[in-house]
Amino acid sequence: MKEQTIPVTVLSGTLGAGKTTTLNHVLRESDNRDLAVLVNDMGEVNVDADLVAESSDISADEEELIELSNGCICCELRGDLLDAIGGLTRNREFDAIVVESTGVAEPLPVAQTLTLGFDQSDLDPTEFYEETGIEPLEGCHLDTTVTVVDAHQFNEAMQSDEVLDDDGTKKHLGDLLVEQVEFCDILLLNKCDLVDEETLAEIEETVEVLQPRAEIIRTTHGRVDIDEIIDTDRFDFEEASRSAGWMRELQEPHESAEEEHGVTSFVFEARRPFHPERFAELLDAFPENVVRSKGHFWLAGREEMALMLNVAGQSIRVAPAGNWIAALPPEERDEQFDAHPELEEMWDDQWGDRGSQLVLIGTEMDHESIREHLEICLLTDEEMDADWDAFDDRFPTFEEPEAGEDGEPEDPDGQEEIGIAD
Ligand SMILES: Nc1nc2c(ncn2[C@@H]2O[C@H](COP(=O)(O)OP(=O)(O)OP(=O)(O)O)[C@@H](O)[C@H]2O)c(=O)[nH]1
Repeated sequence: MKEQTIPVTVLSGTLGAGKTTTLNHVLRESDNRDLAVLVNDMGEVNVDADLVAESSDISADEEELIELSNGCICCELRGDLLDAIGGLTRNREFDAIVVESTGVAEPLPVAQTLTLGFDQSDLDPTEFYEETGIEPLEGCHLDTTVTVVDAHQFNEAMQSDEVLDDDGTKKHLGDLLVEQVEFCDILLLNKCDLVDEETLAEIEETVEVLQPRAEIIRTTHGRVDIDEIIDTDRFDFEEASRSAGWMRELQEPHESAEEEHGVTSFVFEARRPFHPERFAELLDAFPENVVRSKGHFWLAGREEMALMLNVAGQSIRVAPAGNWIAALPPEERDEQFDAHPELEEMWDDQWGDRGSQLVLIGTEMDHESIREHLEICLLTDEEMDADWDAFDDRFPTFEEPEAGEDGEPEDPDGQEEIGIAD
């Protein structure tokens, strides 16, 4: 039963946020607990594991410290993660296990690996285990996901277009930070010593918009009460997957009125396309109090592919979001209809499923004014009859998926998002 197995805490956070510092603090404070740690490092030499070994009495010789080097546990080392944790728990009982991810790791796939074993493979889990020889995770359970945020770098990182390389996969620092914030049970707002109270309050406001479910704890040098992050029984995969503010809004759409700190949200929907020039202009000067926006949209002239808008703070990015079902060959379209009966209801005789659905979350937002701004970007009746390909379109172009693909490029580089507001 879940309660009787060993609780696993996963620490995520961008490079230098303070994960190792937090881990060392936990080890120092855990005299009465028998902990095992697993440290993942992208490089060949696991610097973080060395730091942990140096500053605590935990050691690899005692099989308490496992190093996973040369890759990332959110992608190519997923199997190794299961294997390593399985190995840890096979021979010894621990009170808890703490996993320190690399700074480029996305917490969602790590959590998936730990909860479902393995699920993003074409193989079903049974086949996967048979073929790889990896044992399903037994004897422990994912208990708490913690994201360590560097308060000093937060605003800069949110706006950053810096591209990080996760073993071939390109990730924008800003996107990664948002993903780490959006998927966690506990958020440690670290390096509070370097930031004034006003800035801290602002960051907290933003973080609460991105992730209303997590508990935010201010820390300096990772000094947190360890009961807050070890054996808390907080993790719930379903809840964590739905906990991002924008996702909650999409699943339970409501025009939220005033909430805490003036945070409100709404969904904008439209069944005619955006004018590429007007919409690009709006994104260039997007209302500052929209803290988060995410969703797909229809751009006039792009009748094959839906685009994805991803706004987080000052960062605005556009990425491909797959083919419109209406653009698929008839047999595939039929398959989609069989799989998604709800399509029938929203299907337009002329345009099929094409349309836009954007979640907007922000502080002190004037919903009516933002709605109007978005509506002005939609094609007018006259423009609906014009030649859409003649419109000035400076949105990035993305390679169209082969017929029969769903638009999710297999090569992650193909998903590289490009800011249009540069
Ligand atoms: N001023 C200040 N410095 C801190 C704090 N927490 C950590 N640091 C310093 O920030 C630097 C990075 O901390 P780490 O704990 O190594 O960060 P990390 O997240 O493990 O970094 P990577 O493993 O490289 O991803 C170190 O020099 C720490 O001493 C803090 O609260 N305040």
